[in-house]
Amino acid sequence: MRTIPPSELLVNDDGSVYHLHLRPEDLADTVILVGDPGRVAMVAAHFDTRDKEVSNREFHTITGTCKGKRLTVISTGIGTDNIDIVMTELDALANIDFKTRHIHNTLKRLTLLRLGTSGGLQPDLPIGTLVFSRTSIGLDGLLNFYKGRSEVCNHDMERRFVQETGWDDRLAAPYAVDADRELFDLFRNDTTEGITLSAPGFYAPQGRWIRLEPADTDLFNRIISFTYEGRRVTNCEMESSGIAGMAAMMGHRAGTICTIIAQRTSYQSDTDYAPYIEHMIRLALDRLVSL
Ligand SMILES: O=P(O)(O)O[C@H]1O[C@H](CO)[C@@H](O)[C@H]1O
Ligand SMILES: O=c1cc[nH]c(=O)[nH]1
Repeated sequence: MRTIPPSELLVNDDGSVYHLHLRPEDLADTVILVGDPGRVAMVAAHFDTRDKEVSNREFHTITGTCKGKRLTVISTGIGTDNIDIVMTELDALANIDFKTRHIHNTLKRLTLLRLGTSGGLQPDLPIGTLVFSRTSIGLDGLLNFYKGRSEVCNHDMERRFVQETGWDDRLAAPYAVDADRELFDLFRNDTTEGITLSAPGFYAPQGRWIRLEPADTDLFNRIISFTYEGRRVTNCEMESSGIAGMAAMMGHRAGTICTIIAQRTSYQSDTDYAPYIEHMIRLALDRLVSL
């Protein structure tokens, strides 16, 4: 049996995992992931009890109960580099014995739902729309570092995306991965289903031009025109592909719902979006407590 060395899985002196500062008993089986540390309190405001609250760097966590269901809400910060850390450490908390450093014989399956913000890429998706990322296309390359990547990705969709967008081979190879089907079904009547791009940046990687011009100013027009089996690219954010992909490889169920807060085709945005987020949180909690 493989013993995972201390240099690979770092455990703090208090028995907590390196970045998240959580011990195995601090984690619920159902986890809400948010990018913004400030959003953790918005979710936890709906909890009836709280048994753990901890912060380290951008990772702020509260575990408690909501209508009798034990839940954890955690902030990931921005980007799939953080998702690599959060997903690996959440899985370690669930599935590794920190004393023996062995993987448990019976693996736990976590339920992971990201509640985020995103930019809308189609004119009929106004600010405030809730999009469920039925498929995410990662432009960040994270999954390509993992051996299990091929088993969880849609290669046909990846090939078509690369071909039809004229993808520059100096960029990371895009990976296409589905959210968990059961979670998609749980939210399909209350959200717009989408293909979501996860970009490795907010500006040029999402086609924005402030002072530095993107290398290919037409790329996002070609992305917006891309369709796969009648489905189109709906929105752009920075984490859903890593969450869906790592969860699929690890045997967890995961999905992402994002509120659109910037409309890229009409050039509008709303930075005062808390009421939309509150609506998304209430919807998510209502469905998750019934699981
Ligand atoms: O609002 P969050 O959940 O952070 O999500 C989106 O907002 C951030 C960029 O502003 C990125 O993390 C992006 O994915
Ligand atoms: O356009 C947007 C809005 C929020 N988050 C993103 O990543 N992109």
